[in-house]
Amino acid sequence: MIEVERLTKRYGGAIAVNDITFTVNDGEIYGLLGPNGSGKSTTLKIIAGIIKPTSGRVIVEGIDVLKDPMAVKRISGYVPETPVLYESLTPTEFFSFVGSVRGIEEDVLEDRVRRLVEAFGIEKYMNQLIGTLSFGTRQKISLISALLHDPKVLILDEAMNGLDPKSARVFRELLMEFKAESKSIIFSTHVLALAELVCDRIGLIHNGKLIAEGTVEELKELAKEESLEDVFLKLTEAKDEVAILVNVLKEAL
Ligand SMILES: Nc1ncnc2c1ncn2[C@@H]1O[C@H](COP(=O)(O)OP(=O)(O)OP(=O)(O)O)[C@@H](O)[C@H]1O
Repeated sequence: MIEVERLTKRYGGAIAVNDITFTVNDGEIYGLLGPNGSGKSTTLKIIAGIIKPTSGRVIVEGIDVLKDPMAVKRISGYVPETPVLYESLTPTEFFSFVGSVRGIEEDVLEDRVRRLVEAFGIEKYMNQLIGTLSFGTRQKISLISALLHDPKVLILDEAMNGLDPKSARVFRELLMEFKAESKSIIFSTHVLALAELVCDRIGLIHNGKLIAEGTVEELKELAKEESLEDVFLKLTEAKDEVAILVNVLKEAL
C-alpha cells in the first residue's frame, strides 16, 4: 500500500507538487495522468525515495519514506522516465550486478532473468554493451532490473515508452499478474488507452494539484464526457485551447 499525505515539493519559488493526497491499495493499479510538467515524475520520485518533499508524508507498506528511504527501496521497484543504466556493461553483467546489490540468490536471479529476458525478447542483446542498444531495448532492461527482486510495490514513470506492441502487451499482462499477487502499482503515462485498459483508479494532476480521482467511469461521469481523452482535456482546461489552436493552424495552412 502507498499512502501519500499532503505532499508538496517546491523548487525555489516554483511549486511542482501542491498538497497532494491519495492512496494506492494492495492489488491496485493507479494511473497518474497529467499534462507535461504537471508534477507526475516529481511525485513518483518522492514515493521512490529518490528526492525529498518540501512537506507532507509518504508511507509505503507502513514505512515512512522520509525516515527510511533504503527500506522502501528494498521493497519497491522504480522505473525512471529515462533509463539509468551502466553503458559499459552488457545486460548479463548489469542484471548480475543488480542481483548482487539486491542480495538475490544466484539460482533465483538466474531464473527471473531468463523468464523476463525471454518475455521481452532481448536474448540476442544479452552480451552486447548497453550503450550500443536501442532506446526500447534499454527501456526493457530498465524494466527487468526493477522487477528482479520481486518488489511488493511498483513505481513506473512512463515505463511503456519505446516498447513495441508485443512488449507493451507483455508488460500489460505482467501488470495484471502483479495485481493478482496483491502488489501496489502506480504508474504515469500519456497513453490514455493504456490507462483506460489497466487502471483501477486514475489520479489527474494539473499544475501540481490532484484535480480529480476515480475509476475511468467515475471520471467520465464527473466531467460529463464520453472518453478519457475528453475528460483529460476538459479537466486540464485544454479542450477550448485545442479548438482554438486547430483553427489557427487551419487558417495558417
Ligand atoms: N530538479 C528540478 N529543478 C527545478 N524544477 C524542476 C525540477 N524537476 C522538475 N521541475 C519542475 O517541476 C514541474 C513538474 O515536473 P515533473 O517532471 O514532475 O512533471 P511531469 O508531470 O512528470 O512532466 P512530463 O509529463 O513532461 O514528464 C515542472 O515545472 C518542472 O520544470
